[in-house]
Amino acid sequence: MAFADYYLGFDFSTQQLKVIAVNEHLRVVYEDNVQFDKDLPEFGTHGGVHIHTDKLTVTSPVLMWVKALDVILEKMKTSEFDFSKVKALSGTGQQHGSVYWKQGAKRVLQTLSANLPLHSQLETCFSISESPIWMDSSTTAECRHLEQSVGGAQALADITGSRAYERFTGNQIAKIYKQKPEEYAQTERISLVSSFGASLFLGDYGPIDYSDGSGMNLLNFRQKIWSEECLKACALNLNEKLGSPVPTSLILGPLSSYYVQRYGFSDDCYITAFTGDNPASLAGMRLEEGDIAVSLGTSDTLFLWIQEPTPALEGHILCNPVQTQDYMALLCYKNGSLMREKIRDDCSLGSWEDFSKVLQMTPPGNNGNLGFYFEVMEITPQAIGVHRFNVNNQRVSDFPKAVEIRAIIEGQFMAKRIHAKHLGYKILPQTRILATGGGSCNKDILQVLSDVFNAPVYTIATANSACLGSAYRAAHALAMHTAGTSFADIVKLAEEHKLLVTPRPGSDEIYEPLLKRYAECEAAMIAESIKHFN
Ligand SMILES: Nc1ncnc2c1ncn2[C@@H]1O[C@H](COP(=O)(O)OP(=O)(O)O)[C@@H](O)[C@H]1O
Ligand SMILES: O=C(CO)[C@@H](O)[C@H](O)COP(=O)(O)O
Repeated sequence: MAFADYYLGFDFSTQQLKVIAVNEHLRVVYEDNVQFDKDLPEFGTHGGVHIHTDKLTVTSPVLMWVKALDVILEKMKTSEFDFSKVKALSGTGQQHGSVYWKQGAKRVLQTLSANLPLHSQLETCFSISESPIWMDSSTTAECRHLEQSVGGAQALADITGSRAYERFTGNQIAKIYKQKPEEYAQTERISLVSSFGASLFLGDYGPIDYSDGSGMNLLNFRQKIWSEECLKACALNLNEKLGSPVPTSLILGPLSSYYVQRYGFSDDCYITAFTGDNPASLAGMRLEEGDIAVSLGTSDTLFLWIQEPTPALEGHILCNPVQTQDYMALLCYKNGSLMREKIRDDCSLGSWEDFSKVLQMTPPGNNGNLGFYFEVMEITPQAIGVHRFNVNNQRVSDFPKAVEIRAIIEGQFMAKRIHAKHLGYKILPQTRILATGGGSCNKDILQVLSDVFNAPVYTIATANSACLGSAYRAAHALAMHTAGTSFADIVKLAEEHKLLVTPRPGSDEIYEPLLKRYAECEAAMIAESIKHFN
């Protein structure tokens, strides 16, 4: 059967650019990706990023993202994807990263020649060629300055939904303003990775949406306008360089004629505002209040749909991407998939299958052994290094390999459960955990997640929920615009969530006391880290 309409979602994530197309029944009809390290080796990235010699500064080449779009569209063309059926598209990007468009770039975007790839035309359009990204932790001084300027960390959280975080865009811009004043002066527009993606498709500057905008330490998250005092504390003339933020479900306009002429898109294809990958995942997983989403991507994140925001010194409040008056609470862990990969490789396990076998063979609770694994400075808690504790809470320098594998997975999930509780989240009998991201393909990892939370784990049709959510959001914006249809109504068409694992009997008895011990060891470890750094 031939389908009439397609909706596209793109995801400019940390390690790759992904695309998903759904038909009018919201079934996935096309899925592909371009891996930055493997497919674009000329940019010399590892895991899609450049870690600088200070080990704190982390950037990605902006032109790599542009070239990845050229490559993925060419791949779709080669697979005879029918671009003419696409009614609307949207997209998403890793959160917090920033792109600096040079004076004159808008004109180039507006006059793209369909005979040439994007990257050759946009080569000279960026005043900063290496975009700071979410893994960066080099802006501690800027964070303290911003908090002091508005009356402290909690005051900043009350305005923007988060205390100052190194990766948040306002602090990154402040660093560039201080350290690269000429480049800052030459910048006519600053985009997030998400609104940069929208700009490429629009052939003009795409606005920042409320949801991703609330990950900048700059947006008044309740009023949904830039906070004048935050802008002023970060850089001069920031208001005009950012443009006005817009609702996440806004239709920005038709697709640039570049794509119509070069790829055969219809000139009636519309673009919905792009947003951050975690908000887009919330849409893709069709999260409902009471659910808890756990994303196991490059970063690990945990997020909830909330109505009553209580900004605190731990975690973030973001504007909800599908319901403008609601919010989402988010926790982010830097030591996610790459840390698991490192332990897998350090334990000489060649594959995820071997890693899984170890999880299957080792007992839940790991005989009381606990571990904290932070290759890079963690966000929650702010700590670094590997810290192992035996059953008597004594520090040990190493674990046997099998114990190590279970310790990292149990530790990562115990941390999430403890921190979710700090956010006010309670596990109820009806709690569903919705898992996504690359690591959610691994059922044995999800079994540990289910056991630690004592709740069932569900997944959706693809691990690329941010991409899928973008395709849904594109379909929704069009339906809302023409018929006032709600997002909940649109996604009724989507496939049911799939129950993947349930907690093993007795999990609660094992993990209740262990969670208490984990929290105590975490507190001890933080106290030691503070002593060490002072
Ligand atoms: N079977 C698996 N078990 C555990 N982790 C996996 C598995 N397959 C992929 N991954 C992890 O998924 C990560 C990529 O996740 P993904 O969500 O695609 O990342 P991002 O969107 O941040 O680019 C990889 O770094 C890899 O470690
Ligand atoms: O910093 C955060 C959220 O605050 C990260 O979650 C980024 O949004 C990166 O996402 P992935 O590429 O890991 O999905």
